[in-house]
Amino acid sequence: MRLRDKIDDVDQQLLQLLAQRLKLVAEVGEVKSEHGLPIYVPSREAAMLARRRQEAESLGVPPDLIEDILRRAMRESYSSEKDTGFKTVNPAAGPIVVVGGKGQLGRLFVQMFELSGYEVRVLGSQDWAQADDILAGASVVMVTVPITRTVEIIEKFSTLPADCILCDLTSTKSDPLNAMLRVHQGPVVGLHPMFGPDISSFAKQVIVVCDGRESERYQWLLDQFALWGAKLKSATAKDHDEAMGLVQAMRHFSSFVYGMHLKSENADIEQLLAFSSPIYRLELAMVGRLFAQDPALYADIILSSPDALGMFRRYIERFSDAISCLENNDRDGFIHQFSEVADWFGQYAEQFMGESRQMLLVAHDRRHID
Ligand SMILES: O=C(O)C(=O)C[C@]1(C(=O)O)C=C[C@@H](O)C=C1
Repeated sequence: MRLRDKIDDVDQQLLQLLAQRLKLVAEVGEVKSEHGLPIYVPSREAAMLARRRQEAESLGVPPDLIEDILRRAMRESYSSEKDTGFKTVNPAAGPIVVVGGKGQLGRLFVQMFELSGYEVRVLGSQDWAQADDILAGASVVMVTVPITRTVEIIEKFSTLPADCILCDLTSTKSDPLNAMLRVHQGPVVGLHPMFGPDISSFAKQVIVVCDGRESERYQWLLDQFALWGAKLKSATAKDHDEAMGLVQAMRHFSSFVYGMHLKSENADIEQLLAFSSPIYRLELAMVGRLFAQDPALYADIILSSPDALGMFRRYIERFSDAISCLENNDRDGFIHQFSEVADWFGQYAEQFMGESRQMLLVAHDRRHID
């Protein structure tokens, strides 16, 4: 048999094994949804990966190879186990009303609640005439509407029953949370999913939780998210909003300006890509992906971030300082600044080096060069 035929044969066996794995995982999915077990089990993953790595080593297989394969396989597990549905944490709950449930993120939550056995009703922008019917008996009202309209829409919910949970998914938390506490006397919680609507599963995705009132009465909702695999991170609305200034507003704004700059310089993207190192390609992808999305969403995220303007101005000052360094041909000054920032990053600098190396390897695998 020629060598390539033998390789084909081995790859086909691999495929058979993967098919077997997927089948077993589907069975695990059934068991989990029946018994209400979480989709993501980090302890099992860590133990399994450690054993497979050891076994790989003794077979002369690079341990990273089996880890890559298994992590990729587990990504399939998360989405396959999701499709089998989830246990209903609170079977006594009345309908869940998703306000803005026709938007992308809204649709995702609608799907997840339905997969978890709840009756879900959508209150879209055209449905306000029937709002009373839609809201009748609601156990949860989840507001997921454009950021600029969130408070005004929350204010429409001043007559909810006292045991109904009022929550929102807005990417700023202080204003919506205050509005919810003002209009509703019952349980209130502010939520911010730290992911976009295009995820295939909630496994390992973070949801920030800002307590409003009566946490014991909305706990079941958080338990439901945890079953989906989400990691819940509690924060005050103030801490959340401050962190978001850097995590979101600054990130998006600097990508926006970078994009503007490339455009104004008349950069030739084909050529940039042809000359790009892997990290540059990744950076271009990070910037470019912003412009594949809804401009209004980003305008609103940036504009609604408290103190963003001040931060952007400070950023410009740092740019100017760094430019002065160059103007003065101050090589030592540049190196000094660099070292200070490196000290500030501390051990994270090494960690990020490792993480980005992994990402670049994956990005590189996907590359096709004729
Ligand atoms: O063992 C489980 O609990 C599974 O759901 C299977 C599996 C896997 O694919 O191996 C998937 C997700 C878990 O985080 C751990 C392992």
